[in-house]
Amino acid sequence: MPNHGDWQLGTYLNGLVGVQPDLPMSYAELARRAERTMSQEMWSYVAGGAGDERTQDANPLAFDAWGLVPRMLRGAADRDLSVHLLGRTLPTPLMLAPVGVIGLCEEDGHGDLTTARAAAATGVPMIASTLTQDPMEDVRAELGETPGWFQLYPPNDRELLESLVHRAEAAGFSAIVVTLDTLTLGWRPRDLQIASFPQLKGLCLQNYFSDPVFRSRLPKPPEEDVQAATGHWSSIFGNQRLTWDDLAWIRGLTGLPILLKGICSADDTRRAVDAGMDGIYCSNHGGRQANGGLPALDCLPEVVDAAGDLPVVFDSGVRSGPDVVKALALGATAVAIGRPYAYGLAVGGQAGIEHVLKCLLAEIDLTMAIDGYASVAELTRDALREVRVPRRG
Ligand SMILES: Cc1cc2nc3c(=O)[nH]c(=O)nc-3n(C[C@H](O)[C@H](O)[C@H](O)COP(=O)(O)O)c2cc1C
Ligand SMILES: O=C(O)C(=O)c1ccccc1
Repeated sequence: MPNHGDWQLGTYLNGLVGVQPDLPMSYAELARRAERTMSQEMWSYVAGGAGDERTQDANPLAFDAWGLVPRMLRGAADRDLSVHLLGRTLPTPLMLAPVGVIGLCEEDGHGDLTTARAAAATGVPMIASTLTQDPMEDVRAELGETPGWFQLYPPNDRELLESLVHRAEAAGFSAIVVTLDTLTLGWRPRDLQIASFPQLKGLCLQNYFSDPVFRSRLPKPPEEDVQAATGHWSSIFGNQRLTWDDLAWIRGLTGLPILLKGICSADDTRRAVDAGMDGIYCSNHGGRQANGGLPALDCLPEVVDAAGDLPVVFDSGVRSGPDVVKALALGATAVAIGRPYAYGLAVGGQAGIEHVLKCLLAEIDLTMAIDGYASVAELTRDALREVRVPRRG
């Protein structure tokens, strides 16, 4: 079996005949090119975060507080990156986090379908957002054999919520991720400055506009009055009065596994376990929702400890292979990325997403090769030490 890092040699060999890669080889270059490619509105929305973005910026920096312990001569010539999650073996620990406007990160507006095709091509599962440009059924159809999860923003209309969950089940999604950190929209100065919020233009609302319950609430179908339909959406999206009792009700709606996204504390993890959830998704929404919070990585160990046997998916600030390796060593079962693949899509379409995944996997693989960890199972907390030398500014 080839290792994920093997292809880097080919890149150097191409250089011997004067060929350099078209696509960015680092996250910094990826972000630079995405900014050049995307409209001002899309760049602001995707790259921006809450407040002065200190929590967003702290997410990737938090990985610097941990260093991997390099181990020599441990027989790590063949690396196994597979992980077990909700009864399946996944080829790699990576997942594509739900990104609500991913549809618009591609010029033709069908970025959700393109993302699903990239997931199908790589076997990296996609977590499809509630906020897609194409209905969930069409997104799921592009995934083929690759698992897809449906991310639910629980609307404050129970019948609609039920309809969305049942559609996800019927479409073939294999888990539901209920996001709890966006029951209202965070304070986002970048978007506020240019007074831009894509959903209010009726964008990325296809799961609602195609829903029979949503449609039944409107005097005219969305095709005839998109403004009224969008207005209705904004009245049902926020759900700040959601409680743990509502989660018990959601639990009863479906036999699919349910994960709760946005969990960052041991107490909430225990509540999720008690509520019969099947997994925890530790995330601070990439720092887009509340500023002033802990970096998500700092929350991961306590969440893992409280989760017991439940799997823990992690995201927020993952930018490199070593970041993934560290999150796994801290106990994450799988690790998701948000902005990196959104930028990959903007820069290079399906090939751009696949390239981002390929680079991350190569770097994960080579880090494990050099540091002597042959499998994800070998990545435990013993593989990490706290870094004592602070970074130079
Ligand atoms: C543009 C954008 C839109 C997002 N939309 C959603 C969404 O619809 N549902 C959700 O649960 N999380 C959403 N997220 C949060 C991601 O799922 C994920 O938590 C976050 O992007 C991870 O951080 P990272 O971007 O630093 O990798 C969104 C993130 C971005 C960047
Ligand atoms: O932009 C986001 O991160 C997001 O998930 C969202 C979606 C709808 C309303 C507010 C935030």
